[in-house]
Amino acid sequence: MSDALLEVQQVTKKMGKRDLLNNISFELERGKIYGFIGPNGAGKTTMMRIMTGLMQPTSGFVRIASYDVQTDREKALSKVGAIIESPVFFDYMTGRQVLRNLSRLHMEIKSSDRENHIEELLKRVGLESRGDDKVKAYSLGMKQRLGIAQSMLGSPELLLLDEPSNGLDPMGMRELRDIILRLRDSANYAFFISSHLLDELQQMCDELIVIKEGTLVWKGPADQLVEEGQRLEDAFIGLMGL
Ligand SMILES: Nc1ncnc2c1ncn2[C@@H]1O[C@H](COP(=O)(O)OP(=O)(O)OP(=O)(O)O)[C@@H](O)[C@H]1O
Repeated sequence: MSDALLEVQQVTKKMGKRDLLNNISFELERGKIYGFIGPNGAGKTTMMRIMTGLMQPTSGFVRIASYDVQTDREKALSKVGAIIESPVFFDYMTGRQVLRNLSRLHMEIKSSDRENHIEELLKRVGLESRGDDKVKAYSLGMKQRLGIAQSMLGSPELLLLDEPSNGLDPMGMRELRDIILRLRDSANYAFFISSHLLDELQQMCDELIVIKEGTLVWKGPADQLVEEGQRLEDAFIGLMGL
């Protein structure tokens, strides 16, 4: 049996006559940051929806910590936090209240541990001094970081982030990147990040998974795809055959 944290095996998704995903397989390990890239419409969001049980594959399977996402959904998903669409918050609440409310959906968090857990999450995303401010006073970068804290409720081991840096200014991007790198190094989290911001991904990814028109075209260590001194953007465009 594989000891991968997440295993995608021969996943195909058909919609009518179209193959949105075609026989995709890859594995994710703990403590690594994976960049998931591909042109618009390549199937990235579809793949992430299947990985989080929001959509069923036509064939193939996804296992998380060896639990099948379709048949052992609850156990499988307890290991994963995800932001697939931008996080939506009630912005009249404080960051702490948002996390407190959402934490009640996590049966595995004991009520006696709840406040400590929330405090720890606020610290991990650098919001400890702003936890009692209303979300409407947050910058976009702070909202994104609150989204990361939300996805870490219940202590998952893998975070799936769809376009987390979109719309952030350079400062916000750097803050988010530093938090992701710190979480990988200090807590052995794995990250699976879909983004078109290739310069940003290049600065944090250990591994890359590239798809095009629903087909896997490359997977492996980032430094095997991108030569020393090369930009990921150029390697990517080369892979696309452009
Ligand atoms: N529910 C659906 N029904 C039919 N086609 C769909 C559905 N969802 C997605 N598609 C199609 O599947 C393809 C892959 O879409 P997907 O959103 O997964 O791509 P993506 O790689 O995330 O794109 P982007 O980078 O633009 O976000 C697209 O051609 C899209 O039009």
